[in-house]
Amino acid sequence: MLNIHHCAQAGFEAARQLLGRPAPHPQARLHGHSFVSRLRAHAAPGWALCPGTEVEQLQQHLEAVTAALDHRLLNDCLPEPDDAALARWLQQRLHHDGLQGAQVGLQSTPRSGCTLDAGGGAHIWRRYRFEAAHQLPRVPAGHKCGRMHGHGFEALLHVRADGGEAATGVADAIERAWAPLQQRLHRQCLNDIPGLENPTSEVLSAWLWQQLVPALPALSRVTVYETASCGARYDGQRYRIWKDLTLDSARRLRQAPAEHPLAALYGHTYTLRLHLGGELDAVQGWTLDFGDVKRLFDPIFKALDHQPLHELAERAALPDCDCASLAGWILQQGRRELAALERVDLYQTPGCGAQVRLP
Ligand SMILES: Nc1nc2c(c(=O)[nH]1)N=C([C@H](O)[C@H](O)COP(=O)(O)OP(=O)(O)OP(=O)(O)O)CN2
Repeated sequence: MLNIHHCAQAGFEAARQLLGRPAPHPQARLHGHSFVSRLRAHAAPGWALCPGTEVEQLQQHLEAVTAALDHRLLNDCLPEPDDAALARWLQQRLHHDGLQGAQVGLQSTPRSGCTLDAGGGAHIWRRYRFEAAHQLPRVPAGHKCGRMHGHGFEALLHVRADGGEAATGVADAIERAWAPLQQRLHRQCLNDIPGLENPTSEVLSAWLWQQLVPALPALSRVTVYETASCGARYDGQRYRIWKDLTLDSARRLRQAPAEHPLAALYGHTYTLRLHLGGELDAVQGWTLDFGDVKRLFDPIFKALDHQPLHELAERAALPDCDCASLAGWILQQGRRELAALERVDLYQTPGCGAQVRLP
């Protein structure tokens, strides 16, 4: 039995003033953001009016709740509307019978936000970018990553904020902890930094963890984006890598009644994210080469990309071609070639789709 979550996201434009911030902190002034709210939950069978439309209904539910914050002064809704308080405000209102294990996220800028975990704990996050060169010295001869090259790397840091400390205090602690690392990493060659002689994404995520955890003991994970489509995450114990692929495909929901808009033939540019877990290869310093993930997955990719997905669903005897059904199929098929594949996300529009993982 696979573990399925449906996902939705919605944006809202709003102003706020964080009065707990001492002046002249810029957030103490009245300012505004294009916020993004995210909801992930398992929609129990029967929750959606029509099976296969869970994602659309989850999005409608999120948009309806979020609308109360749109084009508003958030201080009229909450005394101190920081990211964690807003996420909790949303979580209370998003509760709905039939939605199980709901998790809420709130992004205030593309570089900052808060995620509430399944237990309700708040994780404050910050995202940083550094431009750096590297080469992977242990790859087989001829591998493109053996050549000196570079990336606009991004590091996403999550820190638990459950110790009674204000979310803004945690955010400040992350900023202080990151500042010296930005100096060490930006416009540098990673191979020259002690501990990064073999700077794979996995090694870099664990190195960052070790550098940060003394100042941030509540660090919960470090995620390194090597490119926009691949990276690695380390949580102090486990590594996980991911590779994103884009599918341009058509669909028609077979279970939707004939008059339902989703019964029509239309299409999406889907984002497919493959997550693989496992130990590091002692020589290469990676779990599995991103390039090998793409190569081994290619036959399944070809069955999905530029295809009518409802026909694939029919051949595969799936209930329908909704994101959850397809992601489950992809996970099962993918594990034949990629034994370490442990989770598949399929988004039909940004942030809206399904995540399916092994139990
Ligand atoms: N598990 C890992 N695999 C690879 C790593 C790594 O750190 N961990 N690094 C590399 C190379 O550095 C390479 O530059 C990045 O990988 P690549 O697959 O080329 O990423 P792209 O997004 O550029 O791939 P597309 O071909 O555009 O899909 C290789 N593997």
